Amino acid sequence: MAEQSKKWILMVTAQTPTNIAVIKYWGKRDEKLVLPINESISVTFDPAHLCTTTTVAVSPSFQQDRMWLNKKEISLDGARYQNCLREIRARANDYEDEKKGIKISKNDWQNLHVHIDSYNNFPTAAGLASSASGFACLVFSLAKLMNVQEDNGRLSAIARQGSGSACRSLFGGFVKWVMGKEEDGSDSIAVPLVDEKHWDELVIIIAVVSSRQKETSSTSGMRETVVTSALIEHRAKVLSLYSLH
Ligand SMILES: Nc1ncnc2c1ncn2[C@@H]1O[C@H](COP(=O)(O)OP(=O)(O)OP(=O)(O)O)[C@@H](O)[C@H]1O
Ligand SMILES: C[C@@](O)(CCOP(=O)(O)OP(=O)(O)O)CC(=O)O
Repeated sequence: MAEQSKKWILMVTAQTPTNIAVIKYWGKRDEKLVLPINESISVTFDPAHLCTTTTVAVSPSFQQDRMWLNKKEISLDGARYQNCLREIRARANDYEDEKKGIKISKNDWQNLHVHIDSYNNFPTAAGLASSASGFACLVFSLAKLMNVQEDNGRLSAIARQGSGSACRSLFGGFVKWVMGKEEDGSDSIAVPLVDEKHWDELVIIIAVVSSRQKETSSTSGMRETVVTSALIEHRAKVLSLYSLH
């Protein structure tokens, strides 16, 4: 790759819908790996409505990883973005486009930088699960760009490290996020229950009462609940008594 011209740019665009939980995830047993204290079930929206569109690009001329969210540059320094980038890069494969003269070998991905441009067609950080479609789309588009060969279940375990609810946006229809037992979180993944055709008449009406950013993020809200609520442990226990399927 080193001897190639620095002029090429490789780009992938993906679109991912958000999801709404019918049995909600609330509380983590591991903050770093984003592992939940209860299983959850959600419905994924029609991608024609609430969704994130993300374009990821790579070029030898890029000096650093950069990201724009809704046209404003944001920092990628946060652990959640770094975890997703690291996990996808670790699974990257060789890529070649002879016509364009692009040849990237597996190890090159560690030194190539990406530019990410993401847009939510609905209010961000306002309670409509922008982190779900946002991180699912980020992981999916990076995986396509870097020729990652893993299925959506495995990708969901990476999206989960961006935001828990994001793992469920890798599938359509009704989706379960399995708690998992492994310490490294590798089995805490999303599994499709029934596809989007299962309940054809289902219509979800979303009334946006405010587009303002929430004062309490889900992350800090659930952290506070785990520390202060006398009932949260009971909720998780009761949910664990039922096999959610
Ligand atoms: N398209 C995107 N790509 C990457 N990250 C995003 C994207 N959209 C949102 N995010 C991240 O998710 C954060 C918002 O998550 P947060 O959980 O606070 O709100 P929400 O997901 O919109 O609402 P809720 O979790 O209550 O449904 C943003 O501050 C940003 O860090
Ligand atoms: C109420 C919820 O929507 C909370 C979603 O929380 P997030 O997935 O946004 O939280 P983090 O994992 O900390 O990023 C319930 C749900 O989607 O199951």
